Amino acid sequence: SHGWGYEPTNGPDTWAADFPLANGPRQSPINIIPKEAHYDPSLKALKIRYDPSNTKGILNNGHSFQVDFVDDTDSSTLTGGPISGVYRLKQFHFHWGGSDNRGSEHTLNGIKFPCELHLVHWNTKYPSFGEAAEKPDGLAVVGVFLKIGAANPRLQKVLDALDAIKTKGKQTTFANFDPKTLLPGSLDYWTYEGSLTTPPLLESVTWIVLKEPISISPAQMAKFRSLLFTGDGEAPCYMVDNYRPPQPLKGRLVRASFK
Ligand SMILES: CN[C@@H]1CN(c2cccc(OC)c2)S(=O)(=O)c2sc(S(N)(=O)=O)cc21
Ligand SMILES: [Zn+2]
Repeated sequence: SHGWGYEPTNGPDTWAADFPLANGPRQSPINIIPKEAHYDPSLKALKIRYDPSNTKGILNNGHSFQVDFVDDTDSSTLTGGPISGVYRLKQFHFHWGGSDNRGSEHTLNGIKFPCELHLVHWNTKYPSFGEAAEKPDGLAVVGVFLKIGAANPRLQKVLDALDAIKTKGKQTTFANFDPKTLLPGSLDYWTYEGSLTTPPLLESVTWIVLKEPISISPAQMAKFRSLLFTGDGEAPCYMVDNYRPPQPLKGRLVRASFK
């Protein structure tokens, strides 16, 4: 089991050995305690503009699955909110549990959701994603909680593509998807300075976690859980519990865009 993952032998508690940032001052995710968040009236509204024609493909990367976007122009961007400048959408992916009582990375008053969506953006003041990922203001990730409820029709196109990317390394064409359809009605958010929640755990992420969850049905959750961490020809291991638990706040402020 070489390489980092989410099993006992290579999971979050082992990452510090190869990625010392794991014990850094601004690690993610965190437990969000709404009563301890500070309402900041100077926070702007999020401005999210995505162009579905930028959708490039869908990939099982062995840790999650991600939908990648063409990011060579400012056609799918995040602006406003706690960030300054223009951040381009690179990809979105999810984290989920082996059962409905766990799976999210951020928690609310210690409560885990069954799933969490991450939309990854990079600051165009830097020449590339890779460069931005190394800078303290390089990335902005919008996090959306998913809670068990009615089937979410907005997820169906993504779910229908999963049969083609069951194993690690598989990718398939995926076009004309508007990730804006995955967002809840309210764009109220909490924000704090954090990191990637996977190795290399770079402390370059402005986190923007939406207050309102979106729904996912048990059958749709089962579809996520049918993916494999493992590649073709390897002993199959279901892709579940691909989440890092909350990390120490270490004095950081969590701000709220709403009262
Ligand atoms: C495997 N890690 C994901 C893929 N990426 C990645 C790949 C290579 C290098 C790299 O950093 C230089 C990042 S990524 O930046 O798109 C992100 S963001 C993110 S999360 N959970 O914090 O939102 C997980 C991943
Ligand atoms: Zn993530």
